[in-house]
Amino acid sequence: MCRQQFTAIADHLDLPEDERDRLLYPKRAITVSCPIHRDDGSVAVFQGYRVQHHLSLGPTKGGTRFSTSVDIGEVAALAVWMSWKCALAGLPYGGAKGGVTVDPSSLSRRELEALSRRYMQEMIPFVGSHTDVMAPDMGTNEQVMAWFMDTYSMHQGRTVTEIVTGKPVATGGTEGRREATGLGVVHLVGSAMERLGIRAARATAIVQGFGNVGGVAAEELHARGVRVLGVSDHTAAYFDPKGLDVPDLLRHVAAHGMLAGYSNELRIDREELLLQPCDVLVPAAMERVITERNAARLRCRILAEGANGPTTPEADRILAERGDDLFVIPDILCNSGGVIVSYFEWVQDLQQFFWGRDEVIGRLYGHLDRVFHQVTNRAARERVSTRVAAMAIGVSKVRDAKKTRGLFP
Ligand SMILES: NC(=O)C1=CN([C@@H]2O[C@H](COP(=O)(O)OP(=O)(O)OC[C@H]3O[C@@H](n4cnc5c(N)ncnc54)[C@H](OP(=O)(O)O)[C@@H]3O)[C@@H](O)[C@H]2O)C=CC1
Ligand SMILES: O=C(O)CCC(=O)C(=O)O
Repeated sequence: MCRQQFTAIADHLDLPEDERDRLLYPKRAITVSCPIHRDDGSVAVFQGYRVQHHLSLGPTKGGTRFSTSVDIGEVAALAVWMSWKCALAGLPYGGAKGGVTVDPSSLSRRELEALSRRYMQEMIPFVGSHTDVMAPDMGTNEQVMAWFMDTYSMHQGRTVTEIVTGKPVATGGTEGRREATGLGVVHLVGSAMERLGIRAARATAIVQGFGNVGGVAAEELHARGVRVLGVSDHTAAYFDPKGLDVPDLLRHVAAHGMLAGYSNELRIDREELLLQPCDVLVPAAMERVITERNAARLRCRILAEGANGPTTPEADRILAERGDDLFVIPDILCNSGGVIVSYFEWVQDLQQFFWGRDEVIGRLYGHLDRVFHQVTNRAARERVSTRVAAMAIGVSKVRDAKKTRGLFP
């Protein structure tokens, strides 16, 4: 998917063949084995990865995923997407992504801590606050970031808060990072609704994924008066045409760790949920959920891609044919609130000068507004989709940096 998307953008930008490999191939791809003691005394070994896509604009930046789907290919694609995302947002970073092939829910808290620490320990030779800065992604959270930071700091013999972002505020994190991605998604949905003349009080939404991104997005949509008709996680999907009680669902997940068990009456098939009529559909779980099988049948007006890579290139072609009927907020724009506030956290850590929540969120929304206008203006000017416009901006910025810096003869 990542390569296909890149080729399409390279063709659109008319990039010479000899520049394409330099732009696409990752600078570094690291594979590590992470042995830990299980609670029963046995030893288990998990595979960990980190791909640093390019270092032409500054350190690499990107999340760490703990999931059974993680392999070097998934991590590499996510690292490349991080590069276009950071460049589009105008951040001084290249893209990176990492992960461990593990189901984190199968580990006890002690085992999760051991694995998190071991993964960071193995990565110490390859990361640094001006080399590669990690953050949370699927299956990791603020606590995991605190363990990463602590492990790195123990090795340095001093506290190095700026080595990861997405940490708890108590350990040098910033106000607003935990909710930044979801808030950013909903802020951009607001901009798209304004363009389409949709009023929040009359709007409806469906959210796939109820974790950091999806849970916060659903909560914020509800808070802004949008009726959230459907939500899902890995364990269950619920749909109510009258609107779900999002705060109650969040309480249920806080108590039980999953959506399953909330209601038998409201249950719906997870695939069917995506096809229900609504104004805003937010895929906020994983890759490749909008495919050629369901793209033509989506009944939303706005597709807000909270997840990375939720739409396959085949589905993208089908969506593009629908023209003005469907407004797509592409992933590298839609979920960029997370890395933008990570950048704010890194800057605050480097300066040891911390901002209040209003300042963080105000700057985030201002930043997103500027990028949203750049993308929609370019899409209108070049008569291309918002995805092509967003990627063209991101890829061009990386290309310009590489060209200007030159190549050692
Ligand atoms: N966290 C961040 O700041 C950012 C995240 N992203 C992207 O957003 C997406 C979600 O990440 P994040 O919210 O952090 O991850 P979390 O681990 O916090 O949440 C993931 C959610 O997706 C759900 N899910 C998994 N599989 C399915 C499925 N088959 N159907 C429905 N739901 C499913 C999970 O359910 P369950 O808990 O039951 O497994 C969980 O609710 C990823 O693509 C990530 O790369 C992008 C930018 C920043
Ligand atoms: O906050 C960050 O540094 C990166 C978040 C991330 O992994 C993403 O945007 O996909």
